[in-house]
Amino acid sequence: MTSYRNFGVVGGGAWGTALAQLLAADGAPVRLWAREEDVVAAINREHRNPVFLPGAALSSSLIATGDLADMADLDALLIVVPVPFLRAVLADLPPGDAPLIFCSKGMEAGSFAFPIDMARDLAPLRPHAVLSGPTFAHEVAAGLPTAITVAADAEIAGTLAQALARPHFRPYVSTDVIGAEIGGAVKNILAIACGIVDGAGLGLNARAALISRGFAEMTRFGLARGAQAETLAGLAGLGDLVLTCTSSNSRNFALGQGLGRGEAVEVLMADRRTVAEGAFSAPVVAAAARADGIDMPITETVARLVAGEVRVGDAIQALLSRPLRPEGR
Ligand SMILES: NC(=O)C1=CN([C@@H]2O[C@H](COP(=O)(O)OP(=O)(O)OC[C@H]3O[C@@H](n4cnc5c(N)ncnc54)[C@H](O)[C@@H]3O)[C@@H](O)[C@H]2O)C=CC1
Ligand SMILES: O=C(CO)COP(=O)(O)O
Repeated sequence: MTSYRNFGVVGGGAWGTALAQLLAADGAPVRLWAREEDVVAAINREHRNPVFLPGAALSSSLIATGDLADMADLDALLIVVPVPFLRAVLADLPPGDAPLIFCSKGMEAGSFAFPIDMARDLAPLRPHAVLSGPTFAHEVAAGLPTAITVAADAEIAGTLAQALARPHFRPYVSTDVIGAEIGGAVKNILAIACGIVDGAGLGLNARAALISRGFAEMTRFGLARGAQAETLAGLAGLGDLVLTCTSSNSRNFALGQGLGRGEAVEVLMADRRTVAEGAFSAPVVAAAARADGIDMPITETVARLVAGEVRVGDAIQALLSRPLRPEGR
């Protein structure tokens, strides 16, 4: 059985930096590719990432590079690039047979591809895995207790879980790759919806209703695409849904809060260096669900709100006036 010792991390945003720090905290060498020169320089000179993860002190064994060629000859690569930019970065990865572990949460516009689908196209000979769960980057970087799902073929998932586990970081193994991907992508959209409810002052009953009915949407979509119910009810689905629907530390929830307060979507999305993946994924998942004949009214509403097609008050009214129905549908 292979063991993974030398990790590379592709993507120097908050989550890539936190994962790299998790693996480098004990002095193990970790290589991190970041797109921004200022991020590479700050990590190597000051052992900080002031752009995407301010406040976290990074290990000196974490070395940043701006050259993807430096990601060759490592045992495993964590891929932490937002989904809209992922295909282009994957296409530029140096060849190799190290496993790719996908940590991004979203679905690609046009192709309806999840990260693992892109990898099957662009890196078919490498093993693939998904790492997903309720994991705010700043908490992982600070060494706070965290549990996560690692999904892949059983042997790879088990070996990766051993290699990634730390006293405060506990991976749970699954073979349900599609379930882990769907949980992460859909929860981002629902976090925007919950932020809207919070920003509009609609109360905690409404938020709990959205979490439950949103989870019903995630489950319908997931089961239709072959996900397992227990994955969706686990860390990568319900766990992450609860985390990001209840905290303004979530960029998706915070975006929703702005919308709920009546701020214009163009203003909220302008000049961002950080991502709210749900804003990209909402129209994609809504279109995929429509194509599959699956009812996802909350996702559909978020898609229309981020497109600026409907006002918050009208959207909420439309959701509340839908015909009454049995809870199981
Ligand atoms: N921040 C968090 O706590 C967590 C984030 N995630 C997921 O990880 C993924 C990455 O998110 P973060 O690290 O938080 O990002 P971030 O919001 O901190 O930073 C933005 C990232 O996007 C990259 N980027 C921007 N334009 C790009 C382009 N044209 N080409 C390639 N890359 C570009 C930046 O280089 C940077 O790495 C997302 O899918 C997110 O949903 C998953 C778990 C936790
Ligand atoms: O996915 C996350 C935590 O699990 C982070 O959520 P946001 O992208 O909404 O900040």
